Formats: sequence, C-alpha cells, structure tokens
Amino acid sequence: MFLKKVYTLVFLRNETQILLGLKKRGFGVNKWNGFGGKVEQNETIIDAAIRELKEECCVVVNKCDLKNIGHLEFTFEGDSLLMDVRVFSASNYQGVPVETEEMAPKWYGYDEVPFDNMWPDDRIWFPYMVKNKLFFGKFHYKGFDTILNYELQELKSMETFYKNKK
Ligand SMILES: Nc1[nH]c(=O)nc2c1ncn2[C@H]1C[C@H](O)[C@@H](COP(=O)(O)OP(=O)(O)OP(=O)(O)O)O1
Repeated sequence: MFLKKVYTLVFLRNETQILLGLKKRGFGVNKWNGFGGKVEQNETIIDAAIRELKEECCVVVNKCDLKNIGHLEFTFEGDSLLMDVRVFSASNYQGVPVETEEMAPKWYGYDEVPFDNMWPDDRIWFPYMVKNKLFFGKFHYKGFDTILNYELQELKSMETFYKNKK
C-alpha cells in the first residue's frame, strides 16, 4: 500500500524556449525543474498549479490556459510514498518571471535544457513534452539519483487516461 501525495508541475513554453526554475530550497534543491508543489487540502489540482506558479515565480496563469500534458508517478525503494505529479504546460500568462525565495527562473532553448542538473527522469520524458505528446511515466528510484526501473507511454487523451485509472 502506497501513501499517495498529489503534486503539480508547470512549464511555461513558447515555440523555441522553456522556462525552468532552479530550486533554492527543500525537495529537489539545486535542480532545475518546472514550477509546482503539493496540492493542499480543499484545493483543486488546477488551483494548486496556479498558486504554486505564482508563489514560485510571480507569474499569473488563467485556468483555461493550463493544459494537462502528462502524469508522472515516483516511488522510492523502502518508502511507502507515491508522488503523483500532474504536469501542465502554458504558453499564455501574465507577468514576467522573477526570482523568489524558492526558485530562480531562466529561459532555456529546447536544445540547451540542463539535464545534468535535473531529476534523472526528466531526460526520459522531456522529449514527449517537447514533441507535444501526452505521456504517462512511472519511475522507481533508489535514493534520489538512481532509477531502478521505469515505464513510459504516450497517451491519446488525458481525460481517457484518468477515466480508466483506478
Ligand atoms: N522526480 C521528479 N522529477 C521531476 O521532474 N519533478 C519532480 C520529481 N519529484 C518531484 N518533482 C516535482 C513535483 C513538484 O513540482 C516539486 C516538489 O514539490 P515540493 O516538495 O517543493 O512542494 P511544495 O512547494 O509544496 O513544498 P514545501 O512548501 O517546501 O513543503 O518537484
């Protein structure tokens, strides 16, 4: 039995670049990633995605501009936690990303994404996101650096995926 916690992960993107943030504290510190965090009690996943993006880089995004593009699950050897991460992409938003206490934002060209300083799984599923393919990935880690095994698949529709998910 796993203890599931739901997280959001938002990427702002345009045709040539993607916004990443260098995590300054907490889980994943010193790694580049999208913006997000835990979904709080009595909060919808989409509201959490909007809140975390605003808290972490001061950018405001409307609900209708956030597209759910993927679902990731992370488990860790010897740990009952299952991280359920909902991945979103947006190309319309208000404001200019600024550094906060949590994240230092930076735009990267798609061919200069700093995978060496990111979660090891990112290298595996980013190509799906970059090619605008919907995806589902499951990664089982030993510690935080070693992927023991994983599954990754392209999805036709997120709605169908969630409808069929137990
Ligand atoms: N293996 C992994 N690969 C990845 O790409 N993103 C991951 C990941 N594991 C976690 N994440 C993302 C999900 C989420 O956006 C973030 C972790 O969220 P945090 O723990 O920072 O949540 P909070 O901001 O709510 O934390 P606190 O306020 O510090 O409790 O990292």
